[in-house]
This record gives sequence, structure tokens and C-alpha cells, in this order.
Amino acid sequence: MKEQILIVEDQFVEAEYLRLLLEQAGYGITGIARSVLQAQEMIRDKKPDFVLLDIFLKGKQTGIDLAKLLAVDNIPFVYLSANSNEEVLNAAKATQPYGFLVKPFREKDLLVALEIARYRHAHSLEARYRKETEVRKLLKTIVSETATWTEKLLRIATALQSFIPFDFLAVGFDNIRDPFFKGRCFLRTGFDEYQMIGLHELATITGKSMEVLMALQPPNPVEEMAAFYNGVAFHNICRQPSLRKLFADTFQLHSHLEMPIKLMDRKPFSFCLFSRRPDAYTAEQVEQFERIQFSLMQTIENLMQEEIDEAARSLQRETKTTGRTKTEEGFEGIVGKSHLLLNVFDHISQVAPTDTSVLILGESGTGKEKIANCIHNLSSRKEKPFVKLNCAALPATLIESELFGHEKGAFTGALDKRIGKFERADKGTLFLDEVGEMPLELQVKLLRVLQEKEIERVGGRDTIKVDVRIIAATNKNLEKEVAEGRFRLDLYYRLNIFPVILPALRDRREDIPALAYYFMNQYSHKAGKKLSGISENVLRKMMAYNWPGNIRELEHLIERSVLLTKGTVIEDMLLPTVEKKSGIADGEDAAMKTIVENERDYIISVLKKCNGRIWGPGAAAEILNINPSTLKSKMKKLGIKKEYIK
Ligand SMILES: Nc1ncnc2c1ncn2[C@@H]1O[C@H](COP(=O)(O)OP(=O)(O)OP(=O)(O)O)[C@@H](O)[C@H]1O
Repeated sequence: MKEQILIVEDQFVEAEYLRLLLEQAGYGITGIARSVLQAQEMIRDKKPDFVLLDIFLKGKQTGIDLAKLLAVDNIPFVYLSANSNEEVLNAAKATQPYGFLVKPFREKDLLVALEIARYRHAHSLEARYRKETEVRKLLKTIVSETATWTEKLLRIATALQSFIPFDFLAVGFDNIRDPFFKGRCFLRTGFDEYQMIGLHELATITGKSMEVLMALQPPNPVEEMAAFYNGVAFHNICRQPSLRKLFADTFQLHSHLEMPIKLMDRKPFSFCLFSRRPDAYTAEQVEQFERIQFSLMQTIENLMQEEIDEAARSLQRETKTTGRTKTEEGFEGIVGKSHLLLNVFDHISQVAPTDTSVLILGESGTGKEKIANCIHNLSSRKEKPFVKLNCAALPATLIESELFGHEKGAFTGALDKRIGKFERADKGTLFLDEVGEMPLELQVKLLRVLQEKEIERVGGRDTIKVDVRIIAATNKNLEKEVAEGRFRLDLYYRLNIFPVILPALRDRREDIPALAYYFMNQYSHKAGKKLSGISENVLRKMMAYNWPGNIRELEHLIERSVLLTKGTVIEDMLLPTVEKKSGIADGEDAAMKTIVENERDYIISVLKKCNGRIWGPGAAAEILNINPSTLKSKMKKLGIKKEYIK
């Protein structure tokens, strides 16, 4: 069959001459287009084998614009142009044509150029096909290699490098905040050399704290489809602070290709490639990626499965030899090694030896009380009492006498004098659990005690000096409570000197197997049963579950399973199928806002109440109890504009 050529040429005479010449040489002509639009229509009707392309055409679009579309459709093209302007030539060259003929040319030159184009196209197709097959094969072998998750990710990265080049790669769920499988970044440092960059390394290189990094947006709002951004387009999407912008600024990156992988559980996982060249990525590469996407998805799925199995096997080995699950020194009874938990340990070891008040924040069941205990045990007060008060459990009047004690006859029913928790905790630690529930009238009294370091028993006249360290905890969003008038701002500042944020279990899934074994040992011992393990199937189910009730929920489910298990292995676990929307208490939004976000929201809400007034009596600065100029600079820093206040 004759090879079919589309001629894109706006000069009638030249186009007809070309038609004649090509038909005589044995080619078929699918049409003659005078503009890019016309050419597109003709290509849609009948895909040509080649396109002969003039650069300047009728209409605004040039042959160079059309060339980009041809590359996506993988149609080879040869430029025919009288224009030898260097800028135009460079732009044409960047589209990687299969040939370029400067008008006027000889008939022979045209036919040779078409021959060469045919040869190059056939070879590039073959080479591409070969490369894709190689990458697929390589991906398969990576799964069976004995290597860590990171090493395997690096192997995938190098396999991709020969396919779609990059100078920096971020790979993972939301790339760096790794909930279970660690998101990893790789910086290319040599031909076949890479430096692995985790969150800690990124903090060191950028000089930013872990909190600041964690608060940044992931590199991309995970896209459904592969997308690329070169040069200016890339810098345009990097305007807002985000990890992507941080990567770009830190490693001088100028283009980016995002390749999302659709995993079976539909969790977004992506390969984010970055290059220092401003024009590294093309639509053709997106196509190439789409062709290997399925293999990549299978590889990642298999690797994840391997990780779960290995975690279970190693725990089984550990519990068999030691009979218990290991915990970090100084943090006895706190199981887990996820980087999020280790980060909490770092914070605790900093603050524990001091007398600073600590505010522990986290969803219900994340281990706030355990952490409070731990802080006490790591402090110089450890030989003194650790006293707990649950502020949600009692009505206001009773909490007051619980906290400060009362004198005999202070109120009806006060038959004896009673020592309150503050006095009992003297020289030790007072743990105020669910402090967000404390009634407003008591908040004033608590604040006074914290400032004066002395209490008065209910119905008493004397003041009593107390030396108590306060650790408070809440699963509430305290900034929101402050904003809505249920929690005093001054008390909030007083308590929030050193916040410790406990991650939800779903954000540190890698700790699930260890916790499950820990509770299995604990409850099988209690029940006088000899259990040796948890089946892989159950572990897999646990890893996939969202754990709205966090560790407490996990603990209860394991306790129940231990009691129900007949053999020596937990083979079944009934996990709730309808999950509640996860999140902090009161069914609030799943995502816990950062302190900065809350501060921003709070300031906006106050400004709204004052119709945007900053200065003067009853205006925002006065309500917020800050200097109007400080408020102005805060608004600037937080990007609060007038239009938000209407
Ligand atoms: N890291 C951990 N390792 C082992 N057990 C833990 C861990 N964290 C919490 N637990 C256990 O999980 C259960 C819930 O923990 P804890 O009561 O400390 O949570 P909490 O955040 O204070 O909950 P709430 O907000 O409902 O008061 C407890 O039985 C605790 O012993």
C-alpha cells in the first residue's frame, strides 16, 4: 500500500507542485492543508504516514504548533521552509523533526529526506518498544529482589531514568509525609548515583523545621492524569508555598512531570519527576508513561504486599525470641517506630526534663495519657505523684473541689475537709485530660493558679503554695474553641507553650503490626492463652482499615479476637465496614488544621465581626489583645486580604 502524506502548505502553487512530485514518486496524498486547523481536521479524517510541513501558514498558528500535536500522535514530519531566521529554526529544532528542507530544494532532496524520515521513524518506534519492554522486565525483577523498600524505589527510579530523565524524583503516597510506605525523594548526583532525601535530610538541607515541612502542601494536588509543566508553566504552578516549590527552589528545578499511579485501593500514589532543564518533558513521554503505568502499578502493589508480609514475619520472629514487642528506651510501653512517633519522642525528650507546661493534642485514643505519663517519668519529678483529672467527667462545681479541694462545710455535703488534685500533685505533675471541656468559669481560676502558683480550697481563706507541672491534653481543636468563645485565649496561650501533636494511627500505619502483636501478647497472657501470631490476612485487613478510634480501637479489637480465637493464631477479625469519617472529636473535619491555619481563621473571624476595623475601641486588635501594627503585619504574613473580610 502506498504511504500517505499530508501536505501542510499555504502557497497554492508550491503545494500543487509537491503533490505532483510525490504522486509521481509513488506516494499517496491525504490532502493539502492551508492552516493548522485544516490540517488537524484532515488528520482526524485520515491519519497520514508523514506530514510535510511549512512553518508560516494561514491563521495565527504555525507549523511549529502543529508539530507539537504531531509528536503526541507520533506522526513523523519534515519541515519545508524558506525561513532561516535563527530563532524560528531553534524553535523548529526543539520539536524534534524527522527532517528539515530549506526552500528551494531539489526533487531528489525531498525524496531522500522522506527516506531518512521513514528509516528514523521505524527505528525510533522499535527502540521505544524495546525500551518499554526492558523497563517492564526490570520492574518485574525488582519485586523479587531482596532489598529494602527504599532500595527498591531507587531501583524503580533508575529504571525510569533511562526512559524519562529526571534530576530529582519524589515518589510515594503524598510523597514525603509517608503515612505507611515511606515517600522518598532521590536527587541525582552522578550518572548512576542518587542521594536519598527523606524528611530529616530535607529539613537539614533547607534549614526548615520538620513541622514547617509537614505543614507544606504535598508537591502536587494529586492529579488524576499524568501532566507536565515546562519552564514558565512550572514556575507558575510553584507560586504558592508547597513542597513542590521548596524542591524547585532548593534543587534549581525548572520542569516537572507528574505521573499518578492508580492503585487498587485508589489511594493516590505518584512519581513526581523534576528536571533542571526548562524543557525536559514532552507529551510523548506522558504517552510512554501511560503505556508502562500498569506495570508500575503492579510493581508498587507487589512491593507493598511484600512490606506487609515482611513486617509480620519480622514481628513473629521478634516475639518468638523475646516474647514481647520492643519499645524505645525511656518510652517503655509506647509501641511504634514510625517517623511520626519518633518525632514525638524527640519533642518529649526535649521538654520532659524542664518544668514547662505541655499541651498534648491528638484524636481520641492516640495515646495522649500514655505520653503524659511518659513525660512525667522522664522528668525530675518522676518520684513524686502523677495526678490525673478528667475535665469532661464532672460538672463545674465538682471539678473545682476536685482540683482545689474544699474545707469542711464549704457546701452542702462537704462533711470533711478534702485535699484537691493540685495539692496532691505538689512537686509532681498534674495531668488535665480533656482540658477543652473545662467550663469557662473554672478556666479563669485555673489560669490564676498557673500564674500565682497558689490555690485556695473551696470555702477556705488561706492560700496554699503549690509546685505543680501541668500537662494538658485535648482532642478538640482548641483554636476553634477559642474562636467560638468556649475557651479563653489567655489560658490557651498559657497551656500551649509546648504543644505535642500525636499522629492518628491511620497516619502511621507501619506501627499497626507491632501494636497488634503487643496487645495480642498482653491479652493472651491475661486470658491465660498461648497465642503465637496473627495471620497475614488479618494484618492486611488491619493495614487497610482507617482506625477512627485509633490505638484504643485497635486494642479493643485485639482483646476481643484473643478471647474468640480457638487455635494459636488470630485468623479472623471483624472490622467495622461502615467507617465513620475520621477526624478529631465532634465529627469535625478529618484534617486537623495547623496552628498557623487556625490563627489565620481566627483572625479572619474576628475581623469579620468588627467589619474589618483594626484600630480603635472594640476593633480587632483590641479583641485580639495585640498591637494594631502587629495585627497588620500578621495579616500580611498570613495573606489575609480585605476581600476575605466581607
Ligand atoms: N504507643 C502506644 N503503645 C502501646 N499502647 C498504647 C500506645 N498509645 C496508646 N496506647 C494504649 O491505647 C489506649 C488509649 O490510649 P490513651 O488513653 O493514652 O489515649 P488518649 O489519647 O488519652 O485517649 P482519649 O483522648 O480518649 O482520652 C490505652 O490503653 C493505651 O495504653
